[in-house]
Amino acid sequence: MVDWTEKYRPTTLSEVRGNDSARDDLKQWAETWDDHGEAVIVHGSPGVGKTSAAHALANDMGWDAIELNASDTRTKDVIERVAGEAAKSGTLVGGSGGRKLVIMDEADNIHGNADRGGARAVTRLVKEATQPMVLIANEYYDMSNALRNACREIEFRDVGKRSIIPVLRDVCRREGIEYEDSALSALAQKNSGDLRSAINDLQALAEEADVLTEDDIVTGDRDTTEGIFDFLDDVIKEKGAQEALYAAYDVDETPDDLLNWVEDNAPKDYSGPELADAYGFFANADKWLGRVRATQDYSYWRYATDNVAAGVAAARREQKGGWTRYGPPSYWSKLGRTKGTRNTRDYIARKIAEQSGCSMATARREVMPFLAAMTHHCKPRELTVAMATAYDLEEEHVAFVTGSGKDTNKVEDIVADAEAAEAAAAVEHSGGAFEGQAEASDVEVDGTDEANTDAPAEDEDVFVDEEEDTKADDAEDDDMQSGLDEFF
Ligand SMILES: Nc1ncnc2c1ncn2[C@@H]1O[C@H](COP(=O)(O)OP(=O)(O)OP(=O)(O)O)[C@@H](O)[C@H]1O
Repeated sequence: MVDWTEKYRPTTLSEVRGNDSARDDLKQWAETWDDHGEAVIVHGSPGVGKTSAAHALANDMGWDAIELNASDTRTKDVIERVAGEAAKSGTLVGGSGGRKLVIMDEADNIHGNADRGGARAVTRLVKEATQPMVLIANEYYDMSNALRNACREIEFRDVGKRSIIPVLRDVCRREGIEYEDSALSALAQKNSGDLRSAINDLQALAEEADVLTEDDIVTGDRDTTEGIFDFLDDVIKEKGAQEALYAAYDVDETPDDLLNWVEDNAPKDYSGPELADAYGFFANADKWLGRVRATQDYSYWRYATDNVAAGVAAARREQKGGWTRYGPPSYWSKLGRTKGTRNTRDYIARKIAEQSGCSMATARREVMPFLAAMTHHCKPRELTVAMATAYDLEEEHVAFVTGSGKDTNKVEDIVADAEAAEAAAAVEHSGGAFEGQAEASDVEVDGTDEANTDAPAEDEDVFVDEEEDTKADDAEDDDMQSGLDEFF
């Protein structure tokens, strides 16, 4: 399922709605950049089109865009090295040789980091940059005085109901959805100001209803509290996207906990492509939760919930019946509490990162969950052996990923086979003929390849492993996702 907010992200400034004068200011800033050479801070609430406008601007100007995430730049060294290179010489993106628009997301969150030199480094960078820079922020006044003074300022206001409705109408037309005008109006009203959220709601609704009516749009809080197990049934088995989303509002859990619960239990009923889709939504939810942690802006919570509830329900491809033993996310709550567990997790992530050329964060967040799902309880065996071979894993690591007991013969045998396969590969590599080598060495671990290909496109992945590792442990503890519920 494609995320409509991505599918309908404006590609040119004229498609950015509701902030005409801000949009014009931005355009004017870019067109006169050669004369003034100043960076600009674009600020406003979440989901009003700041990031989209920056990318649309680059597109309109024929500039390459380089996106950096300020809250991931933990040290001033990283900011200087990565952003500095990009802004000063544009070496991060090859090719056209034209201007590069450096877009720095979450620029209001720099000084909140452990390394307070970060804000100063950005300020210096902003002053020295020889490429245009857009700094995106929610809270203008959370930014240091020096940084604010060094930049121009453009405010994006909340998108008014009158601007939201035409966007929703346009999406409906392009998706072939019938609607009552009053339904779109209610949807716009309910998501006051936040277009991302309005589009998310529309998508959740459209998953279920053939015709959108005003009655479909529930406004206000309901006072029932739904139990978590009923909620799991709703999301995983029974309800469509919209109802699952509303059910999420009635559960008395934080989005972090909801994610853990659903993520831990979905693999019991989902498999194949639907599980892969569900993991995509978990990864998105995790990204939003990461932003909440980094910025303390809790308005991002709703986007996490959209993914966990509506996304996962929409990922379901076939009817689910019967009763499933859902369990609490014990794995998650315990993971990261002990240093040993964290070390094991990070060891595996490092191996994956080394092999695939992705960052450790990507390995943890995007590759490991796939590996875990694909080798749950060491099945299929060949794939598990192939994984152990590819990443050179020991017993405790295989046990960790597959959710199997460490001491089982199964894991021991798998590692033995992996070692044999490695030895065989070494012999072959050195020119010797080795008959009968383990078949497993031929099996490819697809998830890794995919993550590898995608990795460079991720803004966070611009940064190299060491820096990723310096992130606060607390933030990391929630990072890893998999279905390893029986490890503990
Ligand atoms: N003004 C707008 N015009 C058209 N679409 C918009 C607008 N604002 C938001 N959207 C839709 O919402 C999505 C998210 O917008 P975007 O990421 O630009 O918001 P943002 O203001 O940068 O939010 P955040 O601060 O959370 O990053 C877009 O992909 C687009 O689908």
